[in-house]
Parts: sequence; structure tokens; C-alpha cells
Amino acid sequence: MESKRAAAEKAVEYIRNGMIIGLGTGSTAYWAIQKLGINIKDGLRVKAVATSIHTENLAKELKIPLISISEIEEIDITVDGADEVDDEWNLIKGGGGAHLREKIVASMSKELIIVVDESKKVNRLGKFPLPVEIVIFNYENTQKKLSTLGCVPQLRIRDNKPFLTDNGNYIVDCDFGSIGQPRELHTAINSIPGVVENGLFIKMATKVIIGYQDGSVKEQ
Ligand SMILES: O=C[C@H](O)[C@H](O)[C@H](O)COP(=O)(O)O
Repeated sequence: MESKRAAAEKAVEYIRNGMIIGLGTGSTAYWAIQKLGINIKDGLRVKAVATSIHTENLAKELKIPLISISEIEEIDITVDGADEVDDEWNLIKGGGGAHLREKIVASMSKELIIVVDESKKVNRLGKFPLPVEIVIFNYENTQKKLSTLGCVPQLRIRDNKPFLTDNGNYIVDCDFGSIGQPRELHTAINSIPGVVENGLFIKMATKVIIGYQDGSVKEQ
């Protein structure tokens, strides 16, 4: 917990008055949102967009002023977590099923600061099964198509039923093993009809902050 918090709080130091901020999703982004809430109470003036319904509710509780994403064209800084970060700052995201909105927000952001604990840093992506959001229509065949790309696909189940994203879709967790060519894989997956978005974020991060158990951080 301390490692996630340390990384997240470091990222919040980059947020200045007047900025539009993207709020990530997950247990690491949580700490950034908490700290932003404190800073706003202390007088910081920002507006924020949320990457999930869960984050939106948290922001409302903390009285962080929210703005609809359709009212803006650019976001100054987004702070978000990741499930894996490789040596080139490519990411796997979507462990919480939020990667579609997260990618939309990231794509509008001048800066994407990724906050992780040391366990998320890998040389090559792929230990964490890649989350792929797919539409419900024909999902069985979409899964089969995914398997032809070389993975073992697993429909995500929660409480004995398929997990539903904020967008009303399913998630398939795809175990590809070690991913040698993430950019090519990203394109191949998203070319399958029925796939909405996969959790690979290729060269989108502009800064990575890694937190350690002793509370120290390393910025890259
Ligand atoms: O869908 C969830 C997001 O991509 C999260 O940012 C990611 O799963 C990391 O979450 P956590 O910080 O809880 O490990």
C-alpha cells in the first residue's frame, strides 16, 4: 500500500492551478485522487474527467470538480495505474476492466503519468493476461478469433456471471505469454470485428513513477 501511495502522491505534485486532469482507475490511482482531493480542499483549482464510474463516484465524494469529457478537447495531465510497465513504457492495463475509457482519456492527455509499485515493472509484457473488451453479440466466436492470435482467452467472470464493463461489454483475459511485439499485437487484436479495445498502451506514457515499500519513489 505504501509503495502505491508514494508513487501516486509524487505524481500529484505535477498538478497546477487551472489544469484539466484525467483521473485514472484502480487501487494506485485511488491514492492520487485522495491527494488531489486534499489539495483542492487546500485551495488548488482544477477540473477533472474520470475514467470509470467508480472513479467518478470517488471524485464526487471528495468534491473534486468534474467536467464532461465531451466539453473538452485536451487534458493537461492524467494520472493512472497499470498492471505491467515494460522497459519502453508500454503498458498492460484493464485489470479492473476500465482500459477503454482510460485509453480514450490517455489519448487526449498532454501528459500521461503512470504510477505503479515495483511489482508492476517487467522487462517484457505478458505475465499479466491481456484484458480485451468485446461486445456481447457473438462473443463466443470473437473469443475463438482471439485464440488464433496465439492466446488462451478466458471470459472474465465475477459473482458467477460475466463481468460487465462501464460500457456494457464483456472482458476476455488473454494469456499470450511473453509479448515480443506489442505494437503488432495491438493492431491485430483491434482488427477483429467484435473487439472494442485491448489493454495494450503503446508508447502513451510520458512519465512512469515507481513506488517502493520503504516509501521511496523512482521517476523515469
Ligand atoms: O482497469 C483498470 C486499470 O487499468 C488499472 O489502472 C490497472 O488495473 C491497475 O490497477 P491497480 O493500481 O489497482 O493495480
